[in-house]
Amino acid sequence: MVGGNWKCNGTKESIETLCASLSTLELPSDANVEVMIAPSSLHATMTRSLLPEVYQIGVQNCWTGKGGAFTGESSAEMIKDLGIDWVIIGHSERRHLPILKESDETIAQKVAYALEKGLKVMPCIGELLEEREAGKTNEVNERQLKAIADAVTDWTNVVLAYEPVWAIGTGKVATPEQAQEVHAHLRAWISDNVSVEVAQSVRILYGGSVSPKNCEELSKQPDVDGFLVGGASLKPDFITVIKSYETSS
Ligand SMILES: O=C(CO)COP(=O)(O)O
Repeated sequence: MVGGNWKCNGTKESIETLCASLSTLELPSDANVEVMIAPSSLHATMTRSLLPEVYQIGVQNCWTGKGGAFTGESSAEMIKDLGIDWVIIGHSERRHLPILKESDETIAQKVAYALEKGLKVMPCIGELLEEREAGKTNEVNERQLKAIADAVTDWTNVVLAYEPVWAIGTGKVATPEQAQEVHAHLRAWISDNVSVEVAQSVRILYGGSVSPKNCEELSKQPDVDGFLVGGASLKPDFITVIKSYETSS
């Protein structure tokens, strides 16, 4: 699976232009890849109408529960009602931006509620540079993953994204070996703490400075089941990243 996270970017005009380019995507009938685009919530409906069905649409956040007097928020019910299938939850920018500071607990609440309302959920985890340098990569990712795993009863609609924070928007992509090492560790954790079946079936995407230049090597790693792409998903050659998974298993 390949996701494009447009973050807080886009105008009507830039989205029309980008969607026209993305609409040229042709995948073989046996293509083994799902594609999801997550524009801002404001642009989600417009993006849905501009892209062919091969693209699924997501948003980048949702509220922790039922809607109501929560100024500025969007509930899982609203997202579902608009025909949007996916929601990204717990992106590092929401975990770490000082005015947001979403906790593991908040993220777990969002995951549980969005799944209950029938959305497909892409929770994100990943360590900071200082955590990696302190040898805490596995500890941090396990903690974040545990909070999510405790909130999930059925993994069918969950795709996990591993996004090391030091690789996001920095151009410092994880090496294929670094990505593979963490993905394999996460899968082993899921096998030990959830089930062997879930570990085998759950897709774990890598995110952080993925581009048309580095996607090929990363896609060959056995435990890297796809990408969640930021900056490079705002450009027409995002299609190259999608196609790196066209025939990968
Ligand atoms: O945060 C990301 C996707 O969610 C990754 O962003 P970049 O691809 O711009 O590094």
